[in-house]
Amino acid sequence: MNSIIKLRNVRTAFGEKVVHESVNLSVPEGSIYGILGPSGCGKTTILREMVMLQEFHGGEIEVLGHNLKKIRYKDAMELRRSWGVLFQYGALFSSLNLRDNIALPLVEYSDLSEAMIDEIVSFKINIVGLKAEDAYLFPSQISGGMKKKAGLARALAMDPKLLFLDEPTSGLDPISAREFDSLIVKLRDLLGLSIVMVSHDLRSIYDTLDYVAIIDNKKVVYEGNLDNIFSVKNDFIETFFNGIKR
Ligand SMILES: Nc1ncnc2c1ncn2[C@@H]1O[C@H](COP(=O)(O)OP(=O)(O)OP(=O)(O)O)[C@@H](O)[C@H]1O
Repeated sequence: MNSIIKLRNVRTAFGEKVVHESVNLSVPEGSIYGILGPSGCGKTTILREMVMLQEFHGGEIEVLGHNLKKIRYKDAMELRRSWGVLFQYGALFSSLNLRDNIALPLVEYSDLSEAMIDEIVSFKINIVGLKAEDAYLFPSQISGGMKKKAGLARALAMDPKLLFLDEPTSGLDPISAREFDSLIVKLRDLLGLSIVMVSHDLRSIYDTLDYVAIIDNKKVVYEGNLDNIFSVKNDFIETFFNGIKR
């Protein structure tokens, strides 16, 4: 299986504090891949390292065939456009309506005509399950679930191959959370995406993920599918999954 992301012996430290000693993982193309682990183990940090928002201090990270330590500036700019990101606090701009929020990456990174941008935005609004008329609403006028969908539409604006989601269902009520999970799986199938996701939501983990990496004690203690997680003895796994198999 082709790996779209590979981490080898990644080390991360903030001053004296070592967060990752040696993280190894590899994300198969076309999969929905979860990064799990106790609070503070460095899940968001790993995600930020993958999208070049956070420096790492040892080892190698390869994304879509590019080694992030050696990448040239021009290739890095290009690479940044080939993924979409929906981070936990990646809020929409409150002064822009949904149409303009979703259009933002296209306005910034492409020289497409206004009419073409309108067409792309309408398509993205539609695939995330928002209504055409929602385009003219402002973030303060919509629900949490709609905000997540709009954030997702913006992350998909540039037709990425790869999508990064940090706690996508946090703050959503259970119905909206399950709706968002189905949307993620549907979009992966429809658009052939690879998705890397940090999550604490057990239902979401079971309903969406193909593979997981569990980070604990500064390294990956388990990588594989969810059916075999109890093959390793680990306190986080015992407590978090509460002995319950899928
Ligand atoms: N910029 C930074 N400067 C200093 N320390 C940081 C920085 N970013 C993260 N950390 C520390 O690194 C550790 C890992 O943080 P991170 O947010 O990646 O964890 P997490 O596993 O995503 O946590 P949670 O599940 O609670 O969201 C934490 O102890 C955090 O305080």
